Amino acid sequence: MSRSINLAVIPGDGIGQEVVAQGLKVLSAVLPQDVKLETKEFDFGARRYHATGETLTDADLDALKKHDAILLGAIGDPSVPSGVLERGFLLKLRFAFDHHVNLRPSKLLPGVATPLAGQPEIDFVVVREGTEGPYTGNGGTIRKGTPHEVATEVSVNTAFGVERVVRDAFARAQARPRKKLALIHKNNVLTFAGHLWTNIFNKVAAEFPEVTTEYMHVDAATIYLVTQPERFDVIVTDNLFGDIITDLAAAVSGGIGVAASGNINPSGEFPSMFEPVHGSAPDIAGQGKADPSATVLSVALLLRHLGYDSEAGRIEDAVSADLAERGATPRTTDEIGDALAARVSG
Ligand SMILES: NC(=O)c1ccc[n+]([C@@H]2O[C@H](COP(=O)([O-])OP(=O)(O)OC[C@H]3O[C@@H](n4cnc5c(N)ncnc54)[C@H](O)[C@@H]3O)[C@@H](O)[C@H]2O)c1
Ligand SMILES: CC(C)[C@H](C(=O)O)[C@@H](O)C(=O)O
Ligand SMILES: [Mg+2]
Repeated sequence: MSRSINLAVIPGDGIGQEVVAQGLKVLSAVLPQDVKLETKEFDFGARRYHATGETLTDADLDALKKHDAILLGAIGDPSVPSGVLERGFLLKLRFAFDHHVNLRPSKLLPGVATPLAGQPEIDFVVVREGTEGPYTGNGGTIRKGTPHEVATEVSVNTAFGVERVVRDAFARAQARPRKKLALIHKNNVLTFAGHLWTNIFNKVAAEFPEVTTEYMHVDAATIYLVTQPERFDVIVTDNLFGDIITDLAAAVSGGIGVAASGNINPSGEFPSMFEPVHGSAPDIAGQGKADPSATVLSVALLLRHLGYDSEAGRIEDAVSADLAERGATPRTTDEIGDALAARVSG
């Protein structure tokens, strides 16, 4: 039976262009010959915005919808006001395609440098809610530009939205050997949203008696992510806390250059989108300094999502071996991509 992957590719801005090229290189190298890979590139990001003033139109969404999955590099550029592409493209797309499970695994691979003492066993996954919280754009400004300006940014938490992501996290915890799940929030201060999350978490916990649960305030969680990262197995949290703790999680488990993510639409109604956790890194763009490993690992998540488990495993093994053998001599983005492609095809 011949198989095919119809992939939408969005290199985006800055290092997004550089790392996506490596992701595609490794994807082509790992796929067996009977899998037909079709890619369509989209020019979203700063280029499109400057040329047309558009970030993401309804016609774009229709075009993206026709694909099995989306691979994104990163968007965001100093030439575009902050928020225009982040809201107008990235969040619009995550919301339109109902990417409510934002999956961000963290694993400290053997031989990989960490700023933490020793080589702690870090292997956890953050299930970040992806469509609600303070990200919905529910707010506004009055008396703008005056000394009495007031700005609000309301966090939206629906029982429906919280329960579906909490259930997803419990199911993931149940399927992992340690079967542990931590809810991270701030229910001592954000009592309305926090109690909604806690009550739903406790209700669903009753259906998963094998899963050991704990609750942690987000400020304390930043301590434990540094001092005891091995205590975590699965974490579920809201959109903003998840954004912040996954950059921290990346920093302690090999760096932002190796942190992968998937924006999942579990029902499959819309294509899921896979992207590195990092951004467009304007400070190093165009210099061949970006580590493409995060994008390559995001390709592995993409393949696993589409049912290509053994190919995903080969990519993960290749990245792991490459990182373990990484010497002191820096390599370019392209060189790392070539080395990974050689490993998965060898
Ligand atoms: N998913 C996305 O598209 C996404 C994610 C985060 C930030 N952004 C956007 O990217 C722009 C820059 O944001 P930022 O500077 O806050 O975050 P960033 O993640 O782009 O960069 C933070 C730091 O990490 C380094 N870094 C990032 N990726 C790296 C890689 N692959 N290899 C080596 N070093 C790497 C950068 O050089 C920088 O020092 C902003 O416009 C922001 O909104 C986009
Ligand atoms: C660019 C921004 C909208 C985005 C987020 O906050 O989700 C980014 O930081 C991420 O982590 O993917
Ligand atoms: Mg982020």
